[in-house]
Amino acid sequence: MVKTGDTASMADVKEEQGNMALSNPLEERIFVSIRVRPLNDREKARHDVPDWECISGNTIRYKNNGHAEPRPLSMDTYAFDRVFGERCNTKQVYEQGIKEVALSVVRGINSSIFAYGQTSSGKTHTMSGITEYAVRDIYEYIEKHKDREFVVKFSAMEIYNEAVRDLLNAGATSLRILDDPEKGAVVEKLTEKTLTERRQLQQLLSICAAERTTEETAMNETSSRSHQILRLTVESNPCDYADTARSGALFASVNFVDLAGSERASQTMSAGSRLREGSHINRSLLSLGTVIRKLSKGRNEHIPYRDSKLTRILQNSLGGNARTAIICTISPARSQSEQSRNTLLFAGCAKQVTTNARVNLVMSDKVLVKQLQNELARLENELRSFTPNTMLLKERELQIQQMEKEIKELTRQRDLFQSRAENMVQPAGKDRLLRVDKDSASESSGAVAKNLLCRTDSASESLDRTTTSLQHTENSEDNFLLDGNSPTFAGPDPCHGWEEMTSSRESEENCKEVPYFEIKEVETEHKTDVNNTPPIPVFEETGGNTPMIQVVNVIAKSSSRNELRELSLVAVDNSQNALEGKTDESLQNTKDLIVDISKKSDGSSESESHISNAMSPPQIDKETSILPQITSNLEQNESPQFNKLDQESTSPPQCDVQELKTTLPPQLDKPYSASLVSFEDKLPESNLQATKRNSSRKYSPIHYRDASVEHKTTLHPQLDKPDSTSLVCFEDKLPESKLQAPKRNSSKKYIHYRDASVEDVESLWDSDVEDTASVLNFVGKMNERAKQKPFNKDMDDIMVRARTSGINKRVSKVKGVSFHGGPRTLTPYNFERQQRDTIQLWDACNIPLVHRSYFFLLIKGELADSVYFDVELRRLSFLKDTFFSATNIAGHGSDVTPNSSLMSLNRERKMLSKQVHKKFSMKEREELYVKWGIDLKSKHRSVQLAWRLWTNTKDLNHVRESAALVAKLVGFINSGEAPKKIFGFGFLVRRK
Ligand SMILES: Nc1ncnc2c1ncn2[C@@H]1O[C@H](COP(=O)(O)OP(=O)(O)OP(=O)(O)O)[C@@H](O)[C@H]1O
Repeated sequence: MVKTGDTASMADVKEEQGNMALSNPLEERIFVSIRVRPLNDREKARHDVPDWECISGNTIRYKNNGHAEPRPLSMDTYAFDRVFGERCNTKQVYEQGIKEVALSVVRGINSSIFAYGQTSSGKTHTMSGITEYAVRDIYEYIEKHKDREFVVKFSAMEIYNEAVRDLLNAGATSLRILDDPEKGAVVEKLTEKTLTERRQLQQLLSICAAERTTEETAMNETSSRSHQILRLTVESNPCDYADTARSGALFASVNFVDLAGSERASQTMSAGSRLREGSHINRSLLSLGTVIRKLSKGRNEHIPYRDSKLTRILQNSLGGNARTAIICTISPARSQSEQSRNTLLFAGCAKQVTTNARVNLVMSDKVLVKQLQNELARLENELRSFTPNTMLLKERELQIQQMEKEIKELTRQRDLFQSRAENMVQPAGKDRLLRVDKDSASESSGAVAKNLLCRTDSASESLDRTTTSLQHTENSEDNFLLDGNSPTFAGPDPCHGWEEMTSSRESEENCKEVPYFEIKEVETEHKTDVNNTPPIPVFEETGGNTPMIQVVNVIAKSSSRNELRELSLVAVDNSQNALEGKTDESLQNTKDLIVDISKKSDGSSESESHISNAMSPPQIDKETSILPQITSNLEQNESPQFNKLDQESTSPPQCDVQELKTTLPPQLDKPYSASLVSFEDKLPESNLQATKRNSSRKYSPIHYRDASVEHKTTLHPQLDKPDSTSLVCFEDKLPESKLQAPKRNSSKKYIHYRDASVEDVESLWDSDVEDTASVLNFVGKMNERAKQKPFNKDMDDIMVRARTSGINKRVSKVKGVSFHGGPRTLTPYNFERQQRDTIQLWDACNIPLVHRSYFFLLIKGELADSVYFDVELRRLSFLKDTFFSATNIAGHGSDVTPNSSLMSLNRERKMLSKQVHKKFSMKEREELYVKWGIDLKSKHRSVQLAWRLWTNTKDLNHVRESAALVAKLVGFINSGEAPKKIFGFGFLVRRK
């Protein structure tokens, strides 16, 4: 048998039906009770008197009758767990303390009930009853717990003269005691009777009583000469265990020990001279006393269990794994007082002994087999019940397979539809560039700008580098785009063509991209058109005969308020055919404007009514248009004359309106080609330097230097020359009402051209938005002619302020972009706001991050850099208005839509995320992730990083950091060099 020692708490043991916890050992002291028998007949015959009285349920006192000297009370009073007087019967003794200890056996806890006392004190009398009651209760317990299986076995032995006898086998010789590691001392070959019913036990008890070694006393009484141990072993299955895995057999024994008369031990203990004899007579009693005495002291000294058979066999019951109760029986007779006192002393020592009872869970072979059988049955049941689950699993697998097929089919259909949709959007045979063909442009003059897409070589080169660096093997984060955490796009990869385009010169050519125009500073000697068509600014086409877009800057200056203002407009140009329908109207408006202006130049003596007339410009007589004449005159009027007149600027001459009218050439009714005018009056030197510092820059504003409108009067003598560059003369006095100049003196009838404030020109601009470009073209030409004039440094600053404020307001008005009102001067605040506006538009138009970063890094943060943002703002406003307005989203014939540009943008982010792995080491990446607030545990760290770039477009610091990081990722900057080129439109154009 395999025995495992488990522990039990006191509460669990005391619980009648409760589970048997297996936690802590039950540490308790031996239960000691005193039973005083009545005087027997012999004592009565001797007229013995009782000297002991029970003064309470647990206190006994020696009455001291007959003693000459009173003894101290402490010597005569003894307290125990229970004290039973003469009138108490055995049942009471059993019920009050002994029963609980005895019944522990049914819960798997060993127990022992001792009877200790002198001869004839009532040990056998008491133990017989105790055993009977205990057996009765044990069987009653078994009867009550029919759900459990109990096996009760009985064995009996006696120790007489240190020999162990089997009381159930009278013929057996002395039994040996063996040491078992689990059970302790085991009596070898001890007869063990299995009891099937209580009645059997009665018979066995009778046999034991008969077999026990006794002697007849003088009173013809039987005196026990041996120590009798009756052992009842109870084995049960703990079905009430919560933990069935630990189920086994509870195995415990209860010993009913009826000791021999203690007077023999007492004699040996009390009388040294008789020690040797006493020990010879009863060694076990002496050892028992010694063990109890030593145990009562609680010292960790050696306990001589092996000194006697009794202590060896009952080792567990004496301070070990058992609950123990001792009933000390005494005779009240005065003649026995000394023996009784010794008994009480022994009881007092026993009361100090502590035992540690545990629940004994034993896994017998039978129980083990039974348990294995139960486990096997359980597994078989599970196996049987698993069959339907397997079927269900197969069903699920089939469902999953079917769903996967459906997903594949749906994905294929989706891709197919996506492809078809793209084909529908992008007409077959056409290139995939963002452009509108000429026919469509001619149909809608307002959409002329749509035909244009500028792409610079610098952009191409940069994209080449970008694409090359971005084309890496797929990493583990590629699937991020499909995991729902980021924008996803179905269908063909919208950037596929882009990748090809940017990585291949050949494909670049096939793209037929919209060329850009390199705008050189206007040189008048190039402007004469053979067909007398109004000249256009000199454009250097780099991509063929394709549309272009440019910016018109108009600057008005109010000399009186020392204020300059520039207005700007994105103007477009295409082939002459494309603009035919539009140009007529534009030109007409241009003529009207010019005439209107010319009329206002009729001297400051004009009356208020004259102003009213100016509000309704007369119809232009093409035949008498003065514009070509003006420009023609200007063509021949070189800068020396400007310089000359500049010295006379204190008294500006008046413009001869009539002369202008009569010299208006008829060629103005011809298709007007270019609408691009860049009007810059006295750009600051720093600004010009900023513009020129990148010699490779393809796109630059047209500069005119020193073109001052105050010199216009000097042009008059030359206005009669034909075929000159178109020139608009701002007359000396613009009408007050027309210009709607705020806060102006209402008494002033006319506004000298030098007094034209920003608001003035803006108002004028508002009246003819589109066609004013034509007018401004002339103005630009005029100023180009005068650009040789040296700058006045003070005027530079004025111009910068004027340009910036004017641009913002103009863009806001024309393109619907919200720009906050503010100071009209270019301040760091305004410049920052200008940057933010640009960034905001970049975001709104899904401009590629590469472009933004390149552009932003180009800027050094100087106020003079404002010019770049001027251009970019106009361009972005145009883009936003053209491609991102509600009316255009539905489709305008171009394959560049908000959605497609967003796809390109996200594709670019994906590429950037790949670059993170290439450009940075693991340590650098981790530092980068921490800096950008990305969880290092995230699976898609680099993708998240790429998606955070340029997200907070309102925070310039974030933008700068984003730009710097993008630059590193795509290799903008080598060895810390700043980018030297700037992009074009910033659209990634895809070709299929
Ligand atoms: N509490 C009691 N009430 C009545 N009679 C008792 C009581 N205790 C003992 N007797 C009687 O006293 C006598 C002696 O008792 P018992 O044999 O039990 O003593 P003992 O301690 O076992 O002696 P020994 O050690 O010699 O066997 C018996 O006849 C018994 O009936």
